[in-house]
Amino acid sequence: MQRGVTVWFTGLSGAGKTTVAKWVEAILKERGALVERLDGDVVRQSLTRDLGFSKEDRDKNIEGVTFVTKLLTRNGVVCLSSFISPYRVVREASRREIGEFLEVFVTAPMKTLLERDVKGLYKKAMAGEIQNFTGVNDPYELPENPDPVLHTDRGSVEACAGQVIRLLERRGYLEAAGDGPAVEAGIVSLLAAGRDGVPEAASATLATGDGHAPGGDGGRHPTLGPIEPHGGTEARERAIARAQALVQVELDERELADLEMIGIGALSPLNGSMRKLDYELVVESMRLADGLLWPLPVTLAVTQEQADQIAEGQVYTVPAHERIPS
Ligand SMILES: Nc1ncnc2c1ncn2[C@@H]1O[C@H](COP(=O)(O)OS(=O)(=O)O)[C@@H](OP(=O)(O)O)[C@H]1O
Ligand SMILES: Nc1ncnc2c1ncn2[C@@H]1O[C@H](COP(=O)(O)OP(=O)(O)O)[C@@H](O)[C@H]1O
Repeated sequence: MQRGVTVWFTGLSGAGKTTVAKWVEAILKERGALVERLDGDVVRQSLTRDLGFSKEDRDKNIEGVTFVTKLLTRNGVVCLSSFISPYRVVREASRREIGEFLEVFVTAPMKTLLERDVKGLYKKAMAGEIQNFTGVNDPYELPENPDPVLHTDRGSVEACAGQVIRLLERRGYLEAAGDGPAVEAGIVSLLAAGRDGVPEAASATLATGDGHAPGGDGGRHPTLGPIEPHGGTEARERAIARAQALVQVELDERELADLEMIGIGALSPLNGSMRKLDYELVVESMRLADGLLWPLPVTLAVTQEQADQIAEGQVYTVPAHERIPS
């Protein structure tokens, strides 16, 4: 069964909670995940229709929603909940109650919100026609450690939704699309290298790198021979056959080393070279899109001609003559 989780979108009215959640919902459905979306506007017309916007009523609203999302979450649903939920302590209580919980802070500057004013509520609140309007005459307490922050004035809806999808993948709630291209490429290239004559010692080192091989020389002795490949011989044959149909990309020494590191998990949670969003965030703020501290970009530099042949996320292989450094 799929692991359930609540993705809690919090932020001011018009920040983009509903818009991003809808995109995430569409992507998740396309990937076959069980998903449910709950939205303040909708829930307030049914489950909590008797509630207003005093602190007490908002707290009751979130309490009711938490009860429902907890049930969905524990039954394997990815629950996308979009509520202003302005009080930190109440959001923390929801996190504790639900357990599998990601807090996504959706934000844009007040200037942008006033320009958007999707429902005309800011205009009314500024004119004093609505009382207790969050961000104008009612408080919003900023999240202290949100999982990601979505700046909807800077990134497109697609990019913001992408940040959430990547987070779900990294936290293990969603299988990565395309089976993790570079990991596969890494395995394929290791296999290709082994088959086409990497010196035996190097080959044995790679093959015994899981620590299973005995011996006072740390399992490096060439006469031990390689162990069964991970996944069995058939998987190896299938991978080799598949590699023949893939686009080949010539890597330099540095990139080949990166590939090996990705393949063995040393650069986890990266499962491929960085995509544009992660690259830009690392250069700008030394963080991946999900907020993880990450000092250096890991990229695959290709010529324009090669780039034209490869789509983002596509699996590639390296030519058989490229060697894994021993
Ligand atoms: N006074 C006041 N303050 C804030 N919001 C107001 C208010 N009055 C009506 N609305 C509309 O109600 C939507 C927010 O409902 P929520 O259930 O998300 O609010 S809360 O979490 O209980 O604070 C919110 O929807 P979104 O714009 O989607 O956030 C508003 O459209
Ligand atoms: N990157 C973005 N992400 C989300 N919404 C955006 C973005 N850029 C512009 N918008 C616009 O901002 C508005 C957000 O409204 P909505 O999703 O209803 O906000 P909320 O649910 O937080 O009240 C929409 O009109 C949407 O088209």
